[in-house]
Amino acid sequence: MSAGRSNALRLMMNSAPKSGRQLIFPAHMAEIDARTIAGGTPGIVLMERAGQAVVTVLRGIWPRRPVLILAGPGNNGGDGWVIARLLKEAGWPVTIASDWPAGALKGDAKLACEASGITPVPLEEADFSAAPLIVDALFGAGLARSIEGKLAEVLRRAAASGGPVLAVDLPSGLCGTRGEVLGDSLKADVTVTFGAAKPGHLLAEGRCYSGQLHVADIGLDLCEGEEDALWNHPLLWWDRMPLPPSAAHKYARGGLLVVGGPRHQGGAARLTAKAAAVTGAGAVTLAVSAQAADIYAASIDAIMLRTVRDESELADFAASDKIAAIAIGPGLGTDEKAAAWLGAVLSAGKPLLLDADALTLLAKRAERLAGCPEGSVLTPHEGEFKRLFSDVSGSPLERAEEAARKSGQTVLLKGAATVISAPGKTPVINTRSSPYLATAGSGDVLSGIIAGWLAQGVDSQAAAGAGAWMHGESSLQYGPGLTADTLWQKIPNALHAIGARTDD
Ligand SMILES: NC(=O)C1=CN([C@@H]2O[C@H](COP(=O)(O)OP(=O)(O)OC[C@H]3O[C@@H](n4cnc5c(N)ncnc54)[C@H](OP(=O)(O)O)[C@@H]3O)[C@@H](O)[C@H]2O)[C@H](O)CC1
Ligand SMILES: [K+]
Repeated sequence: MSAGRSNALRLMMNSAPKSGRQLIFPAHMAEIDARTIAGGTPGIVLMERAGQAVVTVLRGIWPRRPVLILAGPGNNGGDGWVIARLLKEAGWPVTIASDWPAGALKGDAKLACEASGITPVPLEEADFSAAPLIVDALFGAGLARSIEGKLAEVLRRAAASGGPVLAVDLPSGLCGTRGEVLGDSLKADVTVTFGAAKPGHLLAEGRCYSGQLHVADIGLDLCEGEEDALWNHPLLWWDRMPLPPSAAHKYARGGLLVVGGPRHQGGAARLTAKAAAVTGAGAVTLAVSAQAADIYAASIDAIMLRTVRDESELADFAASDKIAAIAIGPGLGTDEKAAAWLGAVLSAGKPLLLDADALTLLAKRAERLAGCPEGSVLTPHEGEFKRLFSDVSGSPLERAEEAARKSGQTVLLKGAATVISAPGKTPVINTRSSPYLATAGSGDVLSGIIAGWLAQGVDSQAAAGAGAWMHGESSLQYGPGLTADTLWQKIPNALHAIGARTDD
């Protein structure tokens, strides 16, 4: 690709709005809703647009069939009444089950209910026997407590019916802030939400309960930059990735030092080194002790090997001009020698990728965390996180933010949804991944991708965001049969997928 074309592609991607990746907490969305209404758009107009958006998605997926709408006492129920009216007008067979008829409703929901001309059946009498298409409009952003008793029972009957489920805004019972199920919920095949997705759609059980997520634009007054979190995508960091200049020598493309460990753990650091090289770090060197060198040398191909006698030799090499960033942790070990080697690279002042055993060692000596060079990335899984930040609690989003604040570094908390938080920056949630990534060594590859970007001078937040996305994209491209040994082979596909190409 020519420089001109790649720059044009880059400009095009940069100018694309990041707003599609905004994540807004439900309570914040209620403020945006109120602001939009105060700005001159009546609430009933928003509700009408919300109902219309759901019907458009619904009719795009399912042909005409019996629909059973479960409608709640608030505006989520109001959306349900609009949907019922629109489907009825289109000639669909619609039943609405609700314990809140017009007399029990207020405001826009009452107007929507009255306009439908439909009389509801009580929830207890909802007939699921024909496995109708279920529209879940019981509770959305206003969920205030656990779903219990009769309400939980109706959700259980709905789930048992086998009918497909479309959730309006959020599956009822799913917390839009934290993604946890409060009491009970109903797994949706499709969720249509309004204005922006909510963190709860992605976190914890949210991804599984929300199914295929559609974000409908209903004209809410949502500003760029007011998001509570961002949904990971190349649009968030693509403009911070370097394109290699045509005449660059290998060290100009990023010298990375990967620190190895004992003989029996050699695979992990090799996977990290290989993934970093494929990601584009021009010169990747594995530093190991003489006792382990033959094991590492056996299969590192394009990776350079350097034997170091002790921590002081390692510190000298780490501080040399050839090294732009350092990855340490995979296969490092947790003994005294590993601790000394960690100390040596901490003193080099280069951005660090800290994973696995390095995190375990840091947890034992918390004061060392404060000594991490600025621009480093920590990639704990839940267990490592608990050891390292034992006093930090809350949702994954809250915990990653607090850990980033305490450590002053970018923290990537691995989980069902991975959260990336950099101090003072909006946190990013990554859901690009495949279940096949749950395999030994997969985290070492992630470390390599992130370290590969750090070595190329990419800032820690972008490196972590790109790492999580590319790791997931590689796994999706790989599909079944994935092993960490060969996952690196799909990293070029992930690079192509984000549009990163050379100038040539
Ligand atoms: N800006 C937008 O995104 C728009 C959203 N719309 C829709 O409106 C809902 C939010 O509506 P809201 O009325 O604020 O809240 P809900 O309808 O979700 O629920 C509130 C009522 O539910 C009761 N509640 C809450 N939790 C429970 C529970 N566990 N068990 C029983 N009852 C519960 C609550 O009762 P309280 O006693 O707590 O007051 C309320 O009665 C949003 O999700 C969208 O679907 C607009 O239509 C368009 C703009
Ligand atoms: K709902």
